[in-house]
Amino acid sequence: MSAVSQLPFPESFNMVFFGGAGDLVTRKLLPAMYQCHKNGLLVEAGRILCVDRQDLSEEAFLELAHEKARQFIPAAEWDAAVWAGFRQRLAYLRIDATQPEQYTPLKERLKKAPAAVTVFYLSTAPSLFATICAHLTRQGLNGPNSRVVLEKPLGHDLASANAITADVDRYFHENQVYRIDHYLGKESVQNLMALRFGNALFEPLWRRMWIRDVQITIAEDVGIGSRAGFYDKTGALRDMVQNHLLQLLCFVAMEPPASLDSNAIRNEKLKVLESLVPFTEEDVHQKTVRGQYRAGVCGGKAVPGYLEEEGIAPGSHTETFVAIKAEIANWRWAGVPFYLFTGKRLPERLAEIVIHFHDVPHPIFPLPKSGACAPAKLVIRLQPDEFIRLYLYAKQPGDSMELQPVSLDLNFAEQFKVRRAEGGYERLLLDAIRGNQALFVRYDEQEQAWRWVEPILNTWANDPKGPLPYAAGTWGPAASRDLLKRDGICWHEGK
Ligand SMILES: NC(=O)C1=CN([C@@H]2O[C@H](COP(=O)(O)OP(=O)(O)OC[C@H]3O[C@@H](n4cnc5c(N)ncnc54)[C@H](OP(=O)(O)O)[C@@H]3O)[C@@H](O)[C@H]2O)C=CC1
Ligand SMILES: O=C1O[C@H](COP(=O)(O)O)[C@@H](O)[C@H](O)[C@H]1O
Repeated sequence: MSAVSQLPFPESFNMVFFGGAGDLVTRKLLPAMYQCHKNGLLVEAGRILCVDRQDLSEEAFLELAHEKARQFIPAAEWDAAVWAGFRQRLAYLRIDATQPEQYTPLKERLKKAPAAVTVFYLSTAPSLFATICAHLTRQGLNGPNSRVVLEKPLGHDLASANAITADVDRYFHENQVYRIDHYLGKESVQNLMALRFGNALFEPLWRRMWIRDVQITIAEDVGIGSRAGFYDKTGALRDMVQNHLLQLLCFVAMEPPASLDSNAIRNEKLKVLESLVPFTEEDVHQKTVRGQYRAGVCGGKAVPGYLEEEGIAPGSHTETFVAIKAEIANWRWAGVPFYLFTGKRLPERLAEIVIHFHDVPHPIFPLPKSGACAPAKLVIRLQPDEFIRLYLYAKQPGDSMELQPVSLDLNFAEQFKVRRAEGGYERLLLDAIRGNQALFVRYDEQEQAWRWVEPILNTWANDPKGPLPYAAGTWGPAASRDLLKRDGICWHEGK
């Protein structure tokens, strides 16, 4: 079952990647388009034009794209003959996006190959969004069959996010604007919708009476890679919480939408964001923990601390780890803590949502000593593997009545023997071409998410103490576990 309605695929499309010779396009987006091509999901009349200011001939660009594709497409998925076919769709155009006259060749190129739909994917710094949209408009390229995809970061705070919205809105209608959050393209996120709204079983349990707490974790073992300049100005709260973690929270907490229509889904997510309890300065001190990694061992390798990474400002207070206790003030969720965790240089790459159910009101069986952690839980694993696992108690075989936790497993790779798209971009690129906005973020969701994180940003900015240190390869500062311990709760798996 698909989580969103399938709109028909247009008979032809042009996908124009601005920043087309950059890291994101060559490492993720072109490989994702290759997978769509390989799996027969693109119409024949579908062209991909990469636009960038880098001085590359078409041949040199195609060589770069090929080299990156070999590097980033898993070997089992690589097929030289398929690439040769895919290559026919690709073209390169050198444009400095700030120069209005340089859009004329773009217009001509698009005129030569008219398509039912043209998607302009802005994989550039957001400071270029308004300029690009303005120049596209001047060339008459913002018509009703054009769409614009905006890459993150969509702002640095509420004011800058609103400024981007207002700028883009001058040239493109909201129904042409696709704000990407690649987590929404991940199969497991859509499966969460299927689980909740395709089965009657969970709905009566999905509320404060039965759910004790929710823990949402996005852990990364990698550091900041080559993105020091970006990351040091951004930090984990802006990079991961304002978007990915809050979006996952919305999918867990939202009310059933009336249909799979884009706005029906986004209306419900917005209500969740609006119901998040705002943080006072005192709350920030009590309910958030920020950390920064120090040198340590990650994946068996000694790695430097954040402050030793190339390009990081001396003494930087940028956080690489965040833990937050959030609460939703509505009838379904009042009093249920939602713990959000994310960090870089943690022991493993892991993204999952864990729903803990309450203990039975009156235990009659001798339970194993599980401390404060109720083992009745539903685990929705997003990556690296994908599954939904329900942990319950069962009687241990033998002549006692001792109970042990057991699990009911839904392993998607085993259940569905078809290829599962990795990463999230494939689905979102196809949806942008189809015109399905359900898995893209609407301006008001984004605004509300910024409104909620802003007091945290401001309080941290004014706090001279800075983030707590944690050794790379560990699960972040111990204080993050104390956030839960105070509520008599353990982090899932006792990490
Ligand atoms: N890389 C990633 O994993 C992710 C990136 N993003 C976001 O996506 C966007 C792109 O990121 P990324 O690909 O890493 O960045 P890159 O710097 O690798 O790519 C951007 C490309 O745009 C080009 N460019 C810059 N200015 C202009 C201009 N005026 N006209 C035409 N081309 C221009 C750059 O050229 P030059 O090199 O000459 O500057 C570069 O080739 C950023 O906003 C980033 O935050 C979001 C999620 C993940
Ligand atoms: O948006 C971002 O996401 C990645 C993590 O994405 P994943 O799909 O690999 O889990 C993160 O590394 C990056 O810092 C952030 O900008």
